[in-house]
Amino acid sequence: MSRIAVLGAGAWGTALAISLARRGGHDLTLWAHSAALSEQLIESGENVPYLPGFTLPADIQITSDLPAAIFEADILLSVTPSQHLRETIAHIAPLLTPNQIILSASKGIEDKSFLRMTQVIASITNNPCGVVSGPSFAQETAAGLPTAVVIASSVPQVAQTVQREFSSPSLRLYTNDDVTGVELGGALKNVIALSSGVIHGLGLGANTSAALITRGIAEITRLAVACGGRRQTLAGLSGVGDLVLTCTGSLSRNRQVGVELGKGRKLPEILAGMNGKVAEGVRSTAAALGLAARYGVEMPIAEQMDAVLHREKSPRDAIKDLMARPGREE
Ligand SMILES: NC(=O)C1=CN([C@@H]2O[C@H](COP(=O)(O)OP(=O)(O)OC[C@H]3O[C@@H](n4cnc5c(N)ncnc54)[C@H](O)[C@@H]3O)[C@@H](O)[C@H]2O)C=CC1
Ligand SMILES: O=C(CO)COP(=O)(O)O
Repeated sequence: MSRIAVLGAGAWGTALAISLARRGGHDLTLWAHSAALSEQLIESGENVPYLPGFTLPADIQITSDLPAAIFEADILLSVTPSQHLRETIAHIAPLLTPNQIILSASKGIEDKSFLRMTQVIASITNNPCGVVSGPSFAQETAAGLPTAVVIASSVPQVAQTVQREFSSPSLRLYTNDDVTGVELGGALKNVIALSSGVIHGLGLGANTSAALITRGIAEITRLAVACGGRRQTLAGLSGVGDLVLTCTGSLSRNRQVGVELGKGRKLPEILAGMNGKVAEGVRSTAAALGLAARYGVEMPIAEQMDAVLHREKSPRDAIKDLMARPGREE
């Protein structure tokens, strides 16, 4: 039996813990960042603030004690919002033993450094690491609906171990050694999901939506390839797959934020209404543009999205400017 510590009791950490508990065969701990949340989860047997409607299996141990959560764990599955990953890993770094595998299931890019999550982990520890990413709404995974994701690691044994330990009748994992491509696919699709929501909020049509998704995949693939990822990876689950899901699925928080922006609401007001739930694209858009500048990659959709998010550009003007760009070859 392997011991798995899920670090982060938001919607996705909770859904992954439920999925792993349903699979069976593991000793599972779910770490919540605050004692109040941990107590609430234990008392109610449900994650009411972040994943209501799903009973937490009794065999998931819940704690807010981070050192206790990772003690003798074979796999640490980090699912914190991206901007909190560094502090979480730094906290446990002195306690890690060399063979403990650290996985990231977060989808974001660190502010300022523009590092991917596995790069943040590698800047703190030498432990083997990997990334889990792909089209996976927490609610659907928690409900046991068939879901397929990618486990990418530069260490083949890590990817194979995770594939074996996480796979179940409702969760299928594909291995990949393109960590950069998989990780950027997951982080960058959020920028396009925001834009897709804007289009919906503006009441534009299916033509616009299809154009946005297609040009979106072109744009995020350009950046991922410039950063060292493989084009083929972006055509997979953590690219086209996640883009299709979050650009069209109403469960996407990033898309929901975009819809509200498209309707004319202001970002601070929208974020205030999310009660601590994260829409990673709001911060990753600037980081994506930072990376794009570093590698000399053009990202017109991300640029317009950034202007709408942070410079009060009207969504209608953003669309107008995208349509008025000089003609290009596809
Ligand atoms: N919700 C989903 O369907 C999916 C989410 N993800 C990714 O998983 C990551 C986490 O997202 P969700 O689970 O949806 O979060 P969420 O939006 O449901 O909840 C936010 C979480 O952040 C925690 N938090 C707040 N401050 C913190 C701190 N200082 N340190 C650690 N944790 C803190 C809160 O306790 C809460 O658990 C994100 O990167 C997201 O992109 C990936 C796939 C699916
Ligand atoms: O990444 C996700 C599904 O794969 C969840 O998307 P949101 O963070 O936009 O809800």
